[in-house]
Amino acid sequence: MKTLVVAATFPEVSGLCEHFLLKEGRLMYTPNFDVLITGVGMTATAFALGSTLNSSYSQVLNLGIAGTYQRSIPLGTLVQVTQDIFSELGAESPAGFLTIETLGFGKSHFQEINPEVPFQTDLQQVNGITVNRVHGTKESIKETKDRLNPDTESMEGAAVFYACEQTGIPCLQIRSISNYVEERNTATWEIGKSIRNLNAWAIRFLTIA
Ligand SMILES: O=C(O)c1cccc(C(=O)CC[C@H]2O[C@@H](n3cnc4c(=O)[nH]cnc43)[C@H](O)[C@@H]2O)c1
Repeated sequence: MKTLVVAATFPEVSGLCEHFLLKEGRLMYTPNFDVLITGVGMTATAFALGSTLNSSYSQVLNLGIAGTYQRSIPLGTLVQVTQDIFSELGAESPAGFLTIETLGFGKSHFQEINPEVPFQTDLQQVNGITVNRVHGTKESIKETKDRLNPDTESMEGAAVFYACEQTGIPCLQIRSISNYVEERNTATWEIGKSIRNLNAWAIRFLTIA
């Protein structure tokens, strides 16, 4: 069975697509894996996976760049996000943030599911959050650190884990750290390096898998 590679944008997986001679599209096919470009964010990801994910896939590999809250992680480092949270899902109250669990309407915490990794990975395992709004002010970053103490932040990860939990399909999320979560300054982001490192890892994974 095939692996479904899921990325928000084509540039994030352009290196692997070039390596495997895939012409840019929304869904690209090979004999061993397909590549799905969802668009940025949870809604686009949920729609794309809802339309594409089925039991013909043996696992989902979510690839992308991400921000980190941990200054000890150098930009360009690859991490394995093993837990991911819809961090904004809930309600504000004068007493603080109320999670969707507290409200009794569902869950916000999701995990990777039994991924098949075809080689020994020494990637650091981290806890991620998934956001609609990239954090970019001291106040919101402090509130998020105090509440959840996450390692990383993306705009899709928890939505991928959600779809895989719903379908019972194993999944793995590998992110390459492009930036620190800090007051917004995209001049300090290392997008090129993070994407190169991500694609080199993915080519090895998909060649051996
Ligand atoms: O500007 C570019 O060249 C460029 C090339 C490829 C991708 C991008 C993106 O901005 C992709 C958006 C993607 O990045 C994730 N991301 C990265 N850092 C963060 C963050 O600090 N907080 C939340 N999300 C982040 C996210 O998953 C987006 O899908 C630009």
